[in-house]
Amino acid sequence: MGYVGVTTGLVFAELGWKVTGLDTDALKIQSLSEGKLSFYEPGLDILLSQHLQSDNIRFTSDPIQAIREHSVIFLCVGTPSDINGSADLQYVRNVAEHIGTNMNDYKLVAVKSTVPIDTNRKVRQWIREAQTSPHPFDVVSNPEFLREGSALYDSLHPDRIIIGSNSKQAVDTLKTLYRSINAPVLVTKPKTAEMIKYASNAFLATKISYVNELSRLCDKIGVNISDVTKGMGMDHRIGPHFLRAGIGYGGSCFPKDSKALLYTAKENDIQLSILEKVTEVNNSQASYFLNVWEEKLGGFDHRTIAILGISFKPNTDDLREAPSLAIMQHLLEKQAILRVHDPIAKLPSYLQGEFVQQFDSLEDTLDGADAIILCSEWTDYIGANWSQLRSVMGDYFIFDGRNKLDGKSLTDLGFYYYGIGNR
Ligand SMILES: NC(=O)C1=CN([C@@H]2O[C@H](COP(=O)(O)OP(=O)(O)OC[C@H]3O[C@@H](n4cnc5c(N)ncnc54)[C@H](O)[C@@H]3O)[C@@H](O)[C@H]2O)C=CC1
Ligand SMILES: O=C(O)[C@H]1O[C@H](OP(=O)(O)OP(=O)(O)OC[C@H]2O[C@@H](n3ccc(=O)[nH]c3=O)[C@H](O)[C@@H]2O)[C@H](O)[C@@H](O)[C@@H]1O
Repeated sequence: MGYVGVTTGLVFAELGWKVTGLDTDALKIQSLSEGKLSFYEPGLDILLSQHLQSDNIRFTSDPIQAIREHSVIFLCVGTPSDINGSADLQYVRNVAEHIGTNMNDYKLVAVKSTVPIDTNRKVRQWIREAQTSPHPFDVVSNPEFLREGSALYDSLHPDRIIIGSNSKQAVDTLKTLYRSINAPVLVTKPKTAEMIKYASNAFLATKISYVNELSRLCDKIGVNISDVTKGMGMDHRIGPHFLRAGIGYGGSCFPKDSKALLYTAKENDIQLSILEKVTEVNNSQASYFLNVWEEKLGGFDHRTIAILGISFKPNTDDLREAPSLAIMQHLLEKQAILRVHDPIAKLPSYLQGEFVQQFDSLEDTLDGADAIILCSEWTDYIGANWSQLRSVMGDYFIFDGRNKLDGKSLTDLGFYYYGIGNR
């Protein structure tokens, strides 16, 4: 019952199926049963309350009940990075073993978690080894492509549904479950489906790092990267999406999945040199522009910096691998004083202290600030009354890490505006 599990459960409830949400975290289960989400995701709270009422969804921390009562099981547990970069499969294995132990009839196990190539076979093996009696089952790879912040929309309107399976019965069952969703279904071998997921995330990360690296050149030569990507994106072979330069991609997936794919490549003695560079560019993008901005400001030392938007992207409270975290750490090392704002996300406790404070209102955050660094482009910032906000600031620098504010209007208001690759 994380981001993927809750969204998947509620979407199937919305499509009319009877769903049980299972999680080992009893507090999460209690809160979901009371209609409260344990994370912020637009639209899910409404569906949760609707389907608790319609009785299409309920929640439990009892794997025996959940597994026995259902013939189809979606596996949505986390696959975080292990210390060596590989995907840690301990949660996947744990659920597989629970399924094996508690199986009472035929089960279709659909793996939605992002898992390394050939995990499907391992899940089958883990279930088989845990079985106490020989019930038949299928394991299917059914990777998830939703984005946080638009999880519900993405799940109801996916570009494609990938089903990796060698079993016609299993494929037909999944097609039936998804029948009300208008999207092409691509049936592949399990390993191919697993690879499609990694290859897709890695490709999106590649697009971002490509423009981010170009943005450094644009910054030097006085060309606006946003104008460049606009022109590039008009070519339908390139497309306009995922070409927005910024302080780098964050989140629970691009960094983790790139590492996992690089690990798989290494295990197979193949070098994915492009993906290595994608990661490298991403890891240095924020610090590259922090250096540029530091020069413009004349140093961060003892300056008051307002950090706007700490989540890894707007419309989520997820801080996993958020670029803002490394930026705040860097600024603190430079002896800056930080005033932080986010509409939803809360500053992690390890960053709280004498020189960092989070405020509820934008006005309080900007009170006395010398500069603003925009890390995540919440609409609250784009639509803010900047003329009024300017009056509470000490100095007037805006460093737009997402190229989303209107630089021209801000300059007209008397701000010194700098974006990414956009002087
Ligand atoms: N977050 C996202 O936007 C997307 C994530 N994915 C993939 O989906 C998977 C899940 O990601 P998130 O939802 O973000 O993870 P998450 O960390 O939010 O949730 C994972 C949940 O699994 C629960 N769990 C752990 N062991 C369990 C067990 N034995 N039985 C039942 N529940 C157990 C945890 O308590 C937690 O609530 C990952 O592999 C991720 O790469 C794929 C597409 C989008
Ligand atoms: O596997 C996953 O977990 C998911 O990872 C991403 O989704 P998500 O990480 O939720 O969010 P994105 O919208 O992809 O943004 C990721 C990061 O890239 C950044 N980004 C995105 C687009 C862009 O043009 N430029 C850019 O810097 C965002 O600010 C954010 O930090 C993918 O978009 C989903 O398809 C996938 O299912």
